[in-house]
Amino acid sequence: MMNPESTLMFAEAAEAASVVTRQRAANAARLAELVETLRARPPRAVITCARGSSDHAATFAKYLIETRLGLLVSSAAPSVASVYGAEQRLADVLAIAISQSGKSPDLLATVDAAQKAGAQTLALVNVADSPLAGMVDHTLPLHAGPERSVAATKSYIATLAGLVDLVQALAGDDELGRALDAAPTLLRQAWDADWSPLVDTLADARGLFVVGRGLGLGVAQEAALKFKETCGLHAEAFSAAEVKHGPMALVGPGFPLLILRQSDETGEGVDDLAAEMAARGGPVLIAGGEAKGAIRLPTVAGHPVIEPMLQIQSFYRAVNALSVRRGFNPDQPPHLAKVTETL
Ligand SMILES: N[C@@H]1[C@@H](O)[C@H](O)[C@@H](COP(=O)(O)O)O[C@@H]1O
Repeated sequence: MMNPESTLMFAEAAEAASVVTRQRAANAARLAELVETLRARPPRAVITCARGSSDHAATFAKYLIETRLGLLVSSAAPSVASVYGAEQRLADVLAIAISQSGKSPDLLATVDAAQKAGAQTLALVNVADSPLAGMVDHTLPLHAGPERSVAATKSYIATLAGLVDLVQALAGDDELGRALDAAPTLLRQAWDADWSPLVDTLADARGLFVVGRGLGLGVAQEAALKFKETCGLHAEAFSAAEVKHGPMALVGPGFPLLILRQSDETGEGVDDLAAEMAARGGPVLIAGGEAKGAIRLPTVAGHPVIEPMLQIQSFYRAVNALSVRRGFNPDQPPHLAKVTETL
């Protein structure tokens, strides 16, 4: 069996804390300028344009922006522009495109259509000289450095950090700003958290649900994607409420659940779900909470907006190890390339 610490995924995920530090310093002036522009021309709504892990960061953006800035956020389906060629009315809308590579044709088509429809455009993108960066009104570079493992890790965390930075600056929320200041230190601690119970529990699993709520839903989606990409393990993400509307019929002995809980208003309901699911007899892994009968994964406490980022950092290390344990190479998922171009 290969050494899990020898993978690119491991090395890249381990860099997340320094990426966040680098990004904040490098983007400070740009961010101040962007905030000034957006204050002068405040958007009435936001659309997000993204695929894969970046789309899961967009889910986080939705909850963050809706709860902190009171703006409606909608996920743009690229086919509306790239396949249907439909025209929309997007005056006074801010379109936020999120991408590691900045070159998937459908993403570019969506941003182009949004621009023509009157939207202001902002890209959170890692490749600074990408076509996406070249076409938008504003760019917040992710500064994650080259990411070569097919599975995105540090670029995902960099995106969450960039979104928090944007929102704290727009909202003038100093508490959130301080929470982000603390993130690199906490990310290092999160990287050292022992999530081996996850690896042991899921070594032979056939499928699972990953559950989060609110600000934690985006990382639940991201975790589910990583199980599929790197571990050959089917996983679906649900909100702790949504899972009750049908999907939980599958939960029972032999059907594990991973629950990612942050310490905010959603916590109590997530705890209740965890206890109810554990009572069904299937293994329930919980991060950020405790429930009778559930297996607790150690977490680093932080501001609830930062906790999802910390949990996904602990998760990345564990899922890399799980991939190897299940006989995969996490850097080379079957049938996948680093940059997926769809229309
Ligand atoms: N967030 C949503 C995705 O969940 C959805 O899969 C996609 C469909 O896009 P398309 O219609 O281009 O396939 O739209 C958005 O990105």
